[in-house]
Amino acid sequence: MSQGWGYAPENGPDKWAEKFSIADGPRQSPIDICPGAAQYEPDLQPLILKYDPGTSSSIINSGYSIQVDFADDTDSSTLTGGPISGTYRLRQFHFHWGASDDRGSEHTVDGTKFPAELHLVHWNTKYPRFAEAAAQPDGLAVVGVFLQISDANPHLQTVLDVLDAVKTKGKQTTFTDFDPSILLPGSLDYWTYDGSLTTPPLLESVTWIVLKEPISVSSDQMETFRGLLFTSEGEEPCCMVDNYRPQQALKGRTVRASFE
Ligand SMILES: Clc1ccc(Cc2nnn[n-]2)cc1
Ligand SMILES: [Zn+2]
Repeated sequence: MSQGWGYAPENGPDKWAEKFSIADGPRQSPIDICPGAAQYEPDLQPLILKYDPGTSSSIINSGYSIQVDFADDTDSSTLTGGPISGTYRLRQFHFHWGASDDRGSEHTVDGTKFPAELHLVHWNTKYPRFAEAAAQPDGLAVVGVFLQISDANPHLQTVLDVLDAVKTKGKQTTFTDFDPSILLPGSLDYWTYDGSLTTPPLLESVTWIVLKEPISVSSDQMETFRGLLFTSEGEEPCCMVDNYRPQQALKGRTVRASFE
């Protein structure tokens, strides 16, 4: 992997272990979630997600995904409850998706792939900043939401409507007054397990919270995601698709369920 990591054959997930040896670690993500093997735990608390639209700041093409960043200098947008203790602040959300509707999610359910997956990234405020938290085993909590093909999602459309302005790597634009709660499904039932970031540096610092209920997305809306580019302006264009890591070994981990 001479150049930086990515999702192409020469620098994609099968090559990441060359520079990031933790890629073969004991708590890597994503995984295949098998509901039949998940441990229902009645003591698991409901998720409490309190998001202030005033904290959304910008949307950027990171060269790996489309990412909406939030001001995280106060406890305005937080995750509490669920499997975590303490308060985690919302840092950003982003998506992973496929070149076609038959793939794209990072987690799978009994082997079923969804066309896309939303990740809401939060960090534990027992640490001073995101960077420090990301290096701790209890530092991050990512809420994962599956997208499934159905009617067009008007809430998602708000994000899709600005993608023309961030088509190429490094482009960003203001994205304020957005409440990510509108991207959540009606039920907050979840599976949870100890895992990692799914891109380099693949840090094993994530408490994963994957919602059971998907949200809707239309095939046309999926095409809008696929109009983004991995590449910068002026470079040979490469469509931003298949920006997902394949499932990783469970290595003895237990997946817990907040529902029966
Ligand atoms: Cl800050 C950051 C770094 C990597 C990723 C990629 C990722 N890890 N887990 N889900 N997505 C997300 C946020
Ligand atoms: Zn992600």
